[in-house]
Amino acid sequence: MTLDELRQLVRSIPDFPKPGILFRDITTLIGHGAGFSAAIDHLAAYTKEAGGQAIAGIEARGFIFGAALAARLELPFIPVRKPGKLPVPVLAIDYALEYGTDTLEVDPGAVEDGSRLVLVDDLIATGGTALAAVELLRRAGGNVVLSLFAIDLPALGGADRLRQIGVPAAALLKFED
Ligand SMILES: O=P(O)(O)OC[C@H]1O[C@H](OP(=O)(O)OP(=O)(O)O)[C@H](O)[C@@H]1O
Ligand SMILES: Nc1ncnc2[nH]cnc12
Repeated sequence: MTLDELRQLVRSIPDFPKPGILFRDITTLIGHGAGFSAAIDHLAAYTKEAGGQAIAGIEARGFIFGAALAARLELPFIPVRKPGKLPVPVLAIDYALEYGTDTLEVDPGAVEDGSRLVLVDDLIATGGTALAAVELLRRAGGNVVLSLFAIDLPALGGADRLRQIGVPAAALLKFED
């Protein structure tokens, strides 16, 4: 499956969850077995090239791609969670979204010191979520060597912000508007 065919599997919904947001919905991509598998193949190639030793996925949509990628490569999966979900003392960080604010948490015991981590999410927009996750994983002792996304919205500048803090960013699909 080509990247152009993968692009056709993303559904675009205007004014969700708020007026003015063009929501890029992956439901239709992951609902296509061959498309989902091809997306994971591409992410796996990037991960191998970067020498990733563990995959960190951001709740909730980042779990879909991150967990599938980790299983495909037989690597550990580290859940970066929304607040109040983990049953142990956590590291936590607040961050701003394209539409609102939220908090991310991680179990520091899930991150091996100095481990080469690949951060995965479905989509990067402003980068608020991904930057917060990088900071959290760094505080937990991880070395984030790459960030991977199914979708990048480059106009919102998130991937550039990641590169500015020393984390390379790659995405399978870019939506320019
Ligand atoms: O680059 P940003 O501007 O931070 O936006 C991108 C984030 O927004 C979405 O998550 P959302 O918080 O909607 O949560 P969900 O995965 O639980 O749907 C998306 O899955 C990314 O995590
Ligand atoms: N435009 C968008 N579409 C889907 N998920 C998003 N998360 C942040 N912005 C988004």
